[in-house]
Amino acid sequence: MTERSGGPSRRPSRPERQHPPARRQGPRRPPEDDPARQAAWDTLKAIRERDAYANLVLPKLLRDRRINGRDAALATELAYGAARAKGLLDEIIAACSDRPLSEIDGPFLDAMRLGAYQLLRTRIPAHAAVASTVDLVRGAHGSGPAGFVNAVLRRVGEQDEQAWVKQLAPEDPVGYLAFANAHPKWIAQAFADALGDKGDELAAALTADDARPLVHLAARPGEVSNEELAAITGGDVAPYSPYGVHLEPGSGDPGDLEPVRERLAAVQDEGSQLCALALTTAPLDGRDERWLDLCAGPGGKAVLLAALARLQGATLDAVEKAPHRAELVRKATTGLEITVHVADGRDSGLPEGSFDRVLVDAPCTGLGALRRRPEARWRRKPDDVSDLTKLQRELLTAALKLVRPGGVVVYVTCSPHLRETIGVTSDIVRKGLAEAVDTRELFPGVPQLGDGPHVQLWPHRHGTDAMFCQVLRRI
Ligand SMILES: C[S@@+](CC[C@H](N)C(=O)[O-])C[C@H]1O[C@@H](n2cnc3c(N)ncnc32)[C@H](O)[C@@H]1O
Repeated sequence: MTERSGGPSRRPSRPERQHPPARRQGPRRPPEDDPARQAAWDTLKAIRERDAYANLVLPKLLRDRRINGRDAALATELAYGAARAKGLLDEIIAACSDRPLSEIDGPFLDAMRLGAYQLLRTRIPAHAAVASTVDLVRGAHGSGPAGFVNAVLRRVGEQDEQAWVKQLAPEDPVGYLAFANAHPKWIAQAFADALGDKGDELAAALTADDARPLVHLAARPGEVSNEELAAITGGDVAPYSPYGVHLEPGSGDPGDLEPVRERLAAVQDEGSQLCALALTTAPLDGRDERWLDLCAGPGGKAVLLAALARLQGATLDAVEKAPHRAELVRKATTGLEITVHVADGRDSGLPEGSFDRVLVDAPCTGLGALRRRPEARWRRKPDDVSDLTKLQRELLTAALKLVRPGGVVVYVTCSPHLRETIGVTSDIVRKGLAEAVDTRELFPGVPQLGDGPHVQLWPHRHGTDAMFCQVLRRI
């Protein structure tokens, strides 16, 4: 996002240089003055300083400070929105500041992001967006830094987002769409490669990926139907998964919903549900008794699989390398039959050829679930892909040894990056270790699945995360 089609002459004139003082000045205002913005500001700080996850930090902060209702909704909108749009906001702030971003103290930069987000991406009146943000800074750090933040935000507010995009975005199509939809260019390029498009469809994919998603729930099979779950939660029956329910995102934690607390349902993207179901519905000749989830933590798919295994008279084993994540699998599957092994899936010690169905829900970049993790797109780096594809190949190879001849292995990633998806599965097929099954047939009623044999889901086509799924049969 550093490429620009124009030079410094396209920048607006800069605000007066204002030096924040080394020490705090002026009266400190307690956060109760503006609890929503204070919570959003503190969340941005936690993301920047300790690599925190917004969707873990903010709900706790709201709970601890007893922020609810409209304040909680505003805090969520501002914290998640500013985290998601960080790269775009930073480019605009850089164009409005007399100092490089690297020389702006973190808290002031966070405040500018918060203010710029309100100015450019909300209906909050400009004067309120600026004044409320400046007040936060003045309360915590004194009037010098407040003046600096004020000057930059006034400059940001001189034009709307579209005008900034027009002024600052690179001219190449992928770079432009990445900038306009607040994505790093390498991620937009990965989407373009997977879609085979860098025009309207890429624009739709990035726009959908930049929007706040619906909450998806999965009803636990055998316990409650998705119609009943929708009636209890006030949600809608999901279009594709027979266990899915969609809910409007509220300000609260969906983990607090009664059916979730009572383990009748779990929060799970509908695409994830469909991929787990594909493991259970893939056609199989002969024995169908032993199922394995080879990368099981934190247990989302394991819950669905264990509940279906119980209904279909099969057993489920789960392997997870990280002990704390294996513990999460145990907790998530409370009340269901499952054997959890803490082991490396590449060398699990489980008997070769002993399973009939194996799921490899591989560790991946997560580029397909960015809309659910506000800060993730700016944290992931292109170099992550190479390390992960090596591990993905090794796990898939191990899975094909653990499954019996004729048995099925389902390879899943929550990333559409071609190196993590087709790059891994086609290599295995080429080596003659397995044959590809037409996976589209296992996603009944789901439109726009392309030429197969794999399935690639997309937020803009299916309303799901961009999950990849390929069913393989061991030769
Ligand atoms: C994409 S997540 C799986 C999500 C899970 N199936 C669910 O639906 O909740 C991948 C998991 O693989 C685990 N993992 C990473 N390397 C592994 C390995 N070598 N063997 C087994 N598990 C591994 C990670 O700790 C992580 O929990």
